Amino acid sequence: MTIATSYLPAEHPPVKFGRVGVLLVNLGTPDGTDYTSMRRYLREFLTDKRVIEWSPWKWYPILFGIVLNTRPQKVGKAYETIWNKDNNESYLRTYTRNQSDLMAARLKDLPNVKVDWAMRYGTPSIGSRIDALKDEGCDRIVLFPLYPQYAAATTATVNDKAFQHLLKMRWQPALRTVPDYHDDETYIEALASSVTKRLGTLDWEPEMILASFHGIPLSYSEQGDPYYFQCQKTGHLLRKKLGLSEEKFMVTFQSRFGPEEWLQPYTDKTVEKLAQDGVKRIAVLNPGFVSDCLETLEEIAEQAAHSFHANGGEKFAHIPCLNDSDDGMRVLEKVVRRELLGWV
Ligand SMILES: C=CC1=C(C)c2cc3[nH]c(cc4nc(cc5[nH]c(cc1n2)c(C)c5CCC(=O)O)C(CCC(=O)O)=C4C)c(C)c3C=C
Ligand SMILES: [Fe+2]
Ligand SMILES: [Fe+2]
Repeated sequence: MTIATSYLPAEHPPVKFGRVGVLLVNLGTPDGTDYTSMRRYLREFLTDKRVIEWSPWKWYPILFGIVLNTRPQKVGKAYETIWNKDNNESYLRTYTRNQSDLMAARLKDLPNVKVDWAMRYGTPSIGSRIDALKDEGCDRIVLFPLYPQYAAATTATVNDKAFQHLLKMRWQPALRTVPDYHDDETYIEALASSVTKRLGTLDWEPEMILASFHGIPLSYSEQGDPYYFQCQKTGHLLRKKLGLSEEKFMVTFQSRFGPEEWLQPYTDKTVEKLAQDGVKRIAVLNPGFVSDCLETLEEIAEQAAHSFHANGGEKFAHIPCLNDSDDGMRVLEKVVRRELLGWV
């Protein structure tokens, strides 16, 4: 909306205002699987103090001396196995862009709302998309970190980054940050239906379903991060919705990084142990991930499946994330419409 108001001098450039932006933000992803792209991405990620809370004096020699010299090759290879070759990008990027397009279509009844997407690490950056929304006349922005459970390492760092950008702006947009939705009924229903749908495609029934969440160091939780309890509550509500007993459903934590103790039980150890204990059929879902990504497609659908089979397990099913499915979009739309209240 471009409005040249009568009280501006005639030579003043037109001022755009009166729109509301919705900015969907996910974690990020490298631009390619090569060493340079991987290193750039990991460097930005692993120098974030919300992610690695160690003092830079202790962490940087390890990061720059060891991690950034070895991990880019190793993780680059893992990304290659799950790269979306059609678009030459990671699936996290494909799904996030699709979610933004589908959200825009779902909000068609609100012509003043503009939907966009960004990544916390890599591109498109949060700052560049806030600027783009502002240029389109959005003087109010709903900032939606795409994490159903709150963690400082994910939600807070998205908010920090957006506010850091606002620090540099003379005419800031109003910013509303979207809270977690770990116990939202539509979210739990969508998860349950994703389980039912996937299991319906199998000719076997799992003896155990694992709800595997990304972990965080135990010390973050002990310092007051609500993440662990929110994951437990999501798991509990999902188990109830599926009508499963405690013997058939577990909450576990994956993607450990570094030497510290992380939230337990660990997904990899649990998968191994279940197989060793004679469990033959399991299914794993990742309720904390809005979109499939390296951590779900490679770490679970490839690595965990391999480890289950190697330890005597017979059937392993990965249940996809909600991604850009109708059920998944219904959840995101519900949250966005709630946060738009009073602004549209
Ligand atoms: C101490 C390190 C890390 C913390 C804490 C952490 C928390 C955390 N991460 C996600 C979601 C994702 N993480 C992803 C990849 C990833 N995570 C870490 C480290 C920590 N994450 C690293 C180093 C990486 C990169 C891959 C690797 O080197 O192993 C991804 C996938 C991105 C993709 O492009 O596919 C997601 C998503 C959550 C939800 C979370 C805390 C709750
Ligand atoms: Fe992570
Ligand atoms: Fe991982």
